[in-house]
Formats: sequence, C-alpha cells, structure tokens
Amino acid sequence: MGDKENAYVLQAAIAKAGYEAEKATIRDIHLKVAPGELVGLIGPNGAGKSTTVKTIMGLMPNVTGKVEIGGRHKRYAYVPEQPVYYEYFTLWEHLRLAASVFGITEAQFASKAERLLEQFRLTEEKHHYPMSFSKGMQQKLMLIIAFLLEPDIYIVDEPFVGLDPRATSDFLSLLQGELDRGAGVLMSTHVLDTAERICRSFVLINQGSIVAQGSLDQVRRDAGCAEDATLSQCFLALT
Ligand SMILES: Nc1ncnc2c1ncn2[C@@H]1O[C@H](COP(=O)(O)OP(=O)(O)OP(=O)(O)O)[C@@H](O)[C@H]1O
Repeated sequence: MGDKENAYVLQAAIAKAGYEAEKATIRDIHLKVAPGELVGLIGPNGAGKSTTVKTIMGLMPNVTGKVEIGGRHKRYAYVPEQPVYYEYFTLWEHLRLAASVFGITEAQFASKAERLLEQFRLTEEKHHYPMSFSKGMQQKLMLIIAFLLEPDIYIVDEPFVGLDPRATSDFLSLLQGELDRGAGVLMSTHVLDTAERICRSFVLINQGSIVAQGSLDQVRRDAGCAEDATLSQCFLALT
C-alpha cells in the first residue's frame, strides 16, 4: 500500500443524508481524519452530529456521498453514548465475544483484556452482569471493547458525560496511547473545554452543515472571533 492510501483513516464526502428520501438532515459534510489525529465533532443539540456518525457507519437510509475507512486493517470501533449489552453475558463474556468476532487470538486476548479491566478499574466486576452496572461502568465496558479491537479509527459519541473524573483521565491516557500508535479518532462531544484541550482539529456543525472546520485558529477565523477566543466562545458566535 502506498503512502497516499495510508494518509487518512477516515474520509467522508457526504453531499446529503436524511431520514426521509426527500429531506436532507445533513448537507455537504466533508471531513477527514489522519492517523494519530483526534477530531472533535461539535455542534448544538439537533445540529446533525449523530446523523453524521450514523452516515459514516452506513446506518442512514438516504445518502448521497462516499465514506472510506482507511488504515492498515480498515477496522473501526464505534462507542455509542448509550451502552448496548447482552443481558445474559457477563463482562468477561462480552470481551471474549468481541475478541472472537474480530479474530483476536486467545493469547492476545486474555492479557490485553485483563490489562484493560485493570486500567478501567473493573477487575472485580469481571464475572458480573453489565445489567447490574452503573451507567458509567456500562460505558467503560463499551470503551474496553473498542480498545480491545485496536481499530484504525475510533468513532466515539459523547464519552465524557457518564464517566467520573478519574475514569475520564484513564480513558484519555489510553486514547493518547492509541493516537500514538497511529489510530485516528472522531469524537462528538458537548464538553468543549476538554475538547479544546485534547483535539487537534474540529468540525463544527450547525443546522446540518459545517460552519467551521480545522484547527482552533481556523475555527476562530471562521467564527470571526479574537485570537485568544475559547472554543466555547467560537461555538456561541457560530451557532
Ligand atoms: N431517527 C430519526 N428520525 C427522524 N429525524 C431524526 C432522527 N434522529 C434525529 N433526527 C433529526 O435530525 C436532526 C439532527 O439530529 P442529530 O441527532 O443528528 O443531532 P445531534 O447533533 O446529534 O444532537 P444532540 O447534540 O442533541 O445529540 C434533528 O432535527 C433531529 O430531530
């Protein structure tokens, strides 16, 4: 594979996508995520962030455009805001199932899964059922599954709301390790001070279209804001 093919782990050129055939919910969404890049997907409630994520994952019915997942394995992990789990499987069984679906060998699986459980402080709950977990613990399960797969790109929907400060910090350091490995991350969030601190670039959506895109400096220019404006100030100016 040439360098060009490796240049992006995600490229989306969505002319339009909608829930009904005649009505586009999002328009002209062009975005790219490079290896090692963390892109923040930002916008007010109802702007079209989840619709963009669903389109990228091939879950929208009416789409004109193209989405390409790149990277070495062309593998992606999606971490939904609302945890999804099986009632009759324990935490450990969830991890084992994910590993078998993605062809991770037993030798690779066990040590990595144990390490992730430790990092997310869930070792003691290994054989418990996620149904008995708190929302934050269920969210950790989703994150552990994603990290277990070592995908080329992570698509993460609002990870900060359910996690406590320690879990957030643990999650961010694991994510940094993945970025260093060359994975890309597209993260939708409303927690703008954290996004400003950790994201290298941003895609700001309002009413279904991109209103600013690029580095924080570029977003400030698009928003007509001062050189020292925060992401939050740019958001307010643009929306
Ligand atoms: N299943 C659906 N069927 C029809 N319309 C929908 C559906 N889901 C979302 N919409 C509409 O699409 C538009 C964009 O919604 P979307 O969920 O993408 O927003 P969002 O930016 O993710 O918002 P939030 O920050 O509140 O999560 C909204 O007008 C919403 O009403």
